[in-house]
Amino acid sequence: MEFVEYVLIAVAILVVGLVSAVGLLVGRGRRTTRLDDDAAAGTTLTRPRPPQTTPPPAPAPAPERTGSTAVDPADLPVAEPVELPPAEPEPGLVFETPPPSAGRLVRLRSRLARSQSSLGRGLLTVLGREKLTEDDWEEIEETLLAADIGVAATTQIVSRLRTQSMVLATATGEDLRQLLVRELTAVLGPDLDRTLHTDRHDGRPAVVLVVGVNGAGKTTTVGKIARSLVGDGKTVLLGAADTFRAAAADQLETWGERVGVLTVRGREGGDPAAVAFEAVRTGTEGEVDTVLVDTAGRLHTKSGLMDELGKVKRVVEKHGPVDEVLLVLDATTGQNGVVQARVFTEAVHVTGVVLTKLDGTAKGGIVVSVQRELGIPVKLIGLGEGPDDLAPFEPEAFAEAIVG
Ligand SMILES: Nc1nc2c(ncn2[C@@H]2O[C@H](COP(=O)(O)OP(=O)(O)OP(=O)(O)O)[C@@H](O)[C@H]2O)c(=O)[nH]1
Repeated sequence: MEFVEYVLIAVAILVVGLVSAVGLLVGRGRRTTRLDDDAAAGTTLTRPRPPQTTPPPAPAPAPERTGSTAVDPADLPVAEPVELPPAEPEPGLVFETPPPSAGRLVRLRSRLARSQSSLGRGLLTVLGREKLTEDDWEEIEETLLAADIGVAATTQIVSRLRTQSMVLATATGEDLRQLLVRELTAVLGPDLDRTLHTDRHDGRPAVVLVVGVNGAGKTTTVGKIARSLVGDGKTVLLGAADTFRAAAADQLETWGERVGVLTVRGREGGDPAAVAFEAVRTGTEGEVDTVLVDTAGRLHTKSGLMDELGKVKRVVEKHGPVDEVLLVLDATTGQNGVVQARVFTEAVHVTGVVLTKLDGTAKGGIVVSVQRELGIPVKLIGLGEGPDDLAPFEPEAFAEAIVG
């Protein structure tokens, strides 16, 4: 046998050994505790297991549903009090330490490359021309509209740039860049309150409900928010109120397990409101800072499903007001996002938007449309599939990133 073959065999044995060791560890860490005997609620609390080395699986989008049954909140099962597992992981369990949320947009700015090249560079090229003709102004307008900035904001930017055309004529490349950053920042709502209400108050956890259409990135976003809160030193509990698909709850659980966060889940097909209620109750007893509730994807056009969502919120509110209702919108769906936002906010009063998949689109301007047309601030943006690819939205840093 050649020396190379010996090396290959040795590496193979090492890999098999490592895989078995990780498997044993994962198996040991997993615990699921029944919270109550009521089969109707069927809620379980999953204790974290050690982190996995691969990102959580993203199951295929859920099939479309058609309706739901209304249940009187007063009929909700009341579970027995539970004892939460100790906050400290079992010996041998090591959880990931995610980075804090601050400064993420700047770190992830290269993910906006598609918007940067079509919007930022496109505009700078035209503005840099010696004398701007009507055709040039039209090109600027088209570039802004193509980026989904919307008609009103486009008109505002173009007219403000036109009033500065004297300045443009003599401006250096850097002057133009700064001017564009300033004008884009102005339409990005720099004064909007983007605080994410995740702090404990009045002796109870902050409750965050996450909603949106199928496949927008809700579960992934809940997982990413949990990580970033843990990175900021907060304690978190997850509620898997997507009882429609067990895979969605599994996916959420995996996110939690990686950072030592517990998940309350229900049986498949169970009442999502009961799970959400139970999650908040468990989080309150466990004195966590934040309870994040993931909900099933639903088409905004299905009134039965929108009613179901309204019920989830009403039932959770039996514990006290919901602090944040985050609507997750897929930036690549363009103006349809505005329509979705309108319907969702009518059903559950959305307090903030999470715009996902901005890394995969040249239409970064959708941030502007959503905020302008609905008055709802974009609070977070998704910039990739990685576990920490979620950033607090900051208008100026965003404009800087797009202009490049
Ligand atoms: N590129 C990119 N992909 C993302 C981002 N956020 C989520 N995704 C991907 O979008 C896909 C759907 O994400 P999910 O979190 O499963 O979506 P969901 O809204 O929970 O889906 P349903 O439960 O079916 O309604 C997954 O492949 C995610 O990795 C993002 O910011 N950028």
